[in-house]
Amino acid sequence: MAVTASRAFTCYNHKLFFFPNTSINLCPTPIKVPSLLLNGNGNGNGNGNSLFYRPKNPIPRCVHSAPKNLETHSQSHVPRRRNVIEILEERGLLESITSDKLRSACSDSNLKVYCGFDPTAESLHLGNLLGIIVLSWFQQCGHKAVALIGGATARIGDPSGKSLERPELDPDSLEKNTQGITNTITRILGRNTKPSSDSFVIINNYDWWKDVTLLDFLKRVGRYARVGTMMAKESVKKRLESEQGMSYTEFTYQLLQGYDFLYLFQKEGVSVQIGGSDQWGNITAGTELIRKILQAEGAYGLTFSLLLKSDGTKFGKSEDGAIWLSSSMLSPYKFYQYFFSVPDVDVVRLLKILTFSDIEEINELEREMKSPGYVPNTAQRRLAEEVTRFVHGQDGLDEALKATEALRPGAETRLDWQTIEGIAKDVPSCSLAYNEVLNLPLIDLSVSAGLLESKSAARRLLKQGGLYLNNSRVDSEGKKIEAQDIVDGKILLLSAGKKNKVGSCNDYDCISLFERLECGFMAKCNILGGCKFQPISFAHYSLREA
Ligand SMILES: Nc1ncnc2c1ncn2[C@@H]1O[C@H](COP(=O)(O)OP(=O)(O)OP(=O)(O)O)[C@@H](O)[C@H]1O
Ligand SMILES: N[C@@H](Cc1ccc(O)cc1)C(=O)O
Repeated sequence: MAVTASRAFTCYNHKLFFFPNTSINLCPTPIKVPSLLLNGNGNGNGNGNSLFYRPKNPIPRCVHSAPKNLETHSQSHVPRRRNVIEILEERGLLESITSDKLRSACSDSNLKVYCGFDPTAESLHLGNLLGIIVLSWFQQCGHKAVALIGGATARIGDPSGKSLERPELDPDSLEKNTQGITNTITRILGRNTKPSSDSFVIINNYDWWKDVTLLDFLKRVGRYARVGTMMAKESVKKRLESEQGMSYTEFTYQLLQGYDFLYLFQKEGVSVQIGGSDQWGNITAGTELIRKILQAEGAYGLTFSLLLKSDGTKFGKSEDGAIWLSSSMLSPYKFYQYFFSVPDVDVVRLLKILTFSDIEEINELEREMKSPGYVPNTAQRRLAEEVTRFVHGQDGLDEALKATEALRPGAETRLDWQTIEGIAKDVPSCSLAYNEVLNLPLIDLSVSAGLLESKSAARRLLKQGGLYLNNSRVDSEGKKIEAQDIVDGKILLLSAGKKNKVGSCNDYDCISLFERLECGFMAKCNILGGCKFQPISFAHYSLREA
């Protein structure tokens, strides 16, 4: 058979891509892509052997409002599903696609789309949330979402965007991380999916890699991979320029991810892979292998821009102060506070990227922000509520709102032990012997607990009306701690608020909690600093022994 291998070029978002000319049929008989069967019994292929599973107890759908912009109405008033690519573009969630044909593929059929996450930490983080959100948009437009846990690839370590080789992970950590990430994805995507629906699955690439031998790999994959093409990938070029260079193991990473795509395309009918822009090289490694090995068309890649911090570095897990999605690593309260504190210049962009709110509503909010009657932080509140609800559910949002109110200097809410206990790990807290606290002048306590640097600073703040005990402003310099100040006989809350600056980061910057401990030893104190999209940093210091 004669094959003409001419190529067409297309330019998208300032990137030049190639894709094979559609008129060329490289394959004598069209490759039939088997469909991903997800039937009622939860077995992907009906014989109980599928790689795919559905959570046994799907999490109930949350009250998160259904996006209004999913359906458009034609003149005959028959609702038409919106193309997911248009939605992603409109919201700033699309950086590149491998071919423009993905647009028509998305409107013509129900696709299966996957995003991979290497289990290199116990929890996913804010950067990873973008992949979940894009998967979710695909789901909402009628496609199927596949979340891949890189149980095999995490053993190798993706060099993309990394200046150093990642440390090797031991099997126990991998197992723990896989469990943590699976729980988070199940929780978030499950909540967003109808209980009866099978529109998302979670798989682990270790399931197919564990049995592949080196000889198999070299024969089945290596033979088709051109070293020149591999070397030209950004992730490789950068590392080769670095002092440390790159190991052969890391160099093969792109082929592992490439083969994953081929495997899923061939065995499960997954035709789209999505990822952050750092994944472009790995994703195209997959589309290239599919074209070469299977001689098939119809596999697409899509990337979105990386979410960056104000210092230009990406939100990631390796960097300090990650915004974790797991509530055991970052409480819903702190998660909420983070979004509540984003600056005005970022809030609209983040509403578009991180929420499913109607785009018109967001544009309206943007207009309101510029008008005189705008109540400061309305947009931030909306952002914080929507993202917290998406990630932690309505319960998590309620917990965050309760804690926010309880910790607001000047708040009228009566403090109770349970609420404070719920947030104790989120604000600087320490334990002191009951007798040490009772009758101690408030000024002295503010210093010995590390709330303020010196007694004079404490006096100054008090005079300015910024020193609070259990959310009530203290005016008297001679104030001593009395028994009734210790809430439920267990705890008290000290805050250095800046003149009731409601909702500012200072609300949680300077709060100390004191817990009575019979033995009277001092615990560690965490001071939370940083906001406004700066990395959150934790300064630890120990208090003296009682
Ligand atoms: N800041 C970010 N913005 C957008 N997407 C991101 C961001 N960080 C990671 N991702 C995406 O999340 C997916 C999984 O990334 P993965 O967890 O393996 O690496 P990582 O979090 O970048 O790790 P590390 O922080 O160790 O570099 C990829 O598609 C990646 O592009
Ligand atoms: N390489 C991706 C994770 C991944 C792993 C395997 C895949 O098939 C896809 C994606 C990352 O580090 O972010």
